[in-house]
Amino acid sequence: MAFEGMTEAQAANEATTLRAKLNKWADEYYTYDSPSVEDAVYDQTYQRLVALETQFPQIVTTDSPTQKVGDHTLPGFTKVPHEIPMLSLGDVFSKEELGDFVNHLTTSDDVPFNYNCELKIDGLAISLKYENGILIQGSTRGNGQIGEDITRNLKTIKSIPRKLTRPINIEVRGECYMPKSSFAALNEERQNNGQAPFANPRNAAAGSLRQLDSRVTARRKLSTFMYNVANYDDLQTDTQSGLLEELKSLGFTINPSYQVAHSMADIDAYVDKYQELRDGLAYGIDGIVIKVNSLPLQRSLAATVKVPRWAIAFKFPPEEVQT
Ligand SMILES: NC(=O)c1cc2c(N)ncc(C(N)=O)c2s1
Repeated sequence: MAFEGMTEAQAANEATTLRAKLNKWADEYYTYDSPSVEDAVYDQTYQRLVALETQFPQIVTTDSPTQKVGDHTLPGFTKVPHEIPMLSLGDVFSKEELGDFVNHLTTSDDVPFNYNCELKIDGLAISLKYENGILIQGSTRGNGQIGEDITRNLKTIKSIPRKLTRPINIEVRGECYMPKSSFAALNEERQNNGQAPFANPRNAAAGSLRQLDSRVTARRKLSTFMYNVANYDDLQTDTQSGLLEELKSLGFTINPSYQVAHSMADIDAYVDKYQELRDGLAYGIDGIVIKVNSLPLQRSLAATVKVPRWAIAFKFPPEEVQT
């Protein structure tokens, strides 16, 4: 980016503004783990300052973020491409819409009425890659195609096995969340330290996972429920419900509240049950996920560009905030 016609004074002026922004954002990121801007904004601003200082070397100051060679790392993590995209889910907000989705699928695609109902955990989607049963990489969903490598941080979470009970190659997807009790304790500690509290457990989990210092992550008492696999090759089961049991036998933590449904009445009863039990759960949920139970059928139904055809999320209204 050339700075045609810009005087040195103007360059120095803009550089001062950019430095102040970068220092503030880095402080938010490293000290309060609650950055107010996306990494991309930080990166672009940083690159503009580098370009300004390159074109006007005389405006460089010793305290400029560009001069912190070595201990200066841009906030951000190595990018990880998801060979199999981490899709989001289609949402419905009423039992009528839910019935339409399920009945349309069952009639038009000749899908037997056999669905697995699972709780929709209010956390951060993660992907875990294992080779010969050893955890080699953990990443965030990112934009679904490209995530961030947070392996170091995920290794501090007790519910994530470092080594599986079978030496298989597998990539597993699930949710990392902060239990409600850990969230309350963390916010109390932050308020005692004069730090801004996290708005909700989901933000707290995200902020804790995106720490460059894994020791901070380790203190945050995060947990996980795993629920999908990105490759089916090594599995001994051909149903979603069987998959959850298989993941459990491999050493993963799964959410035990899943239930196979053989009718709309079963699905509606499950939705009602967990709408009732929601406030009393130890973790946040924001709905229910209803999936075709047959894995081969899931594969043949596959996905549209953004969401799977074989699953839907029934969303609950936002939980009342306990003040
Ligand atoms: N975006 C997605 O595909 C999903 C998101 C979630 C979530 N937040 N919690 C549970 C499940 C599940 N049990 O499948 C899924 S699936």
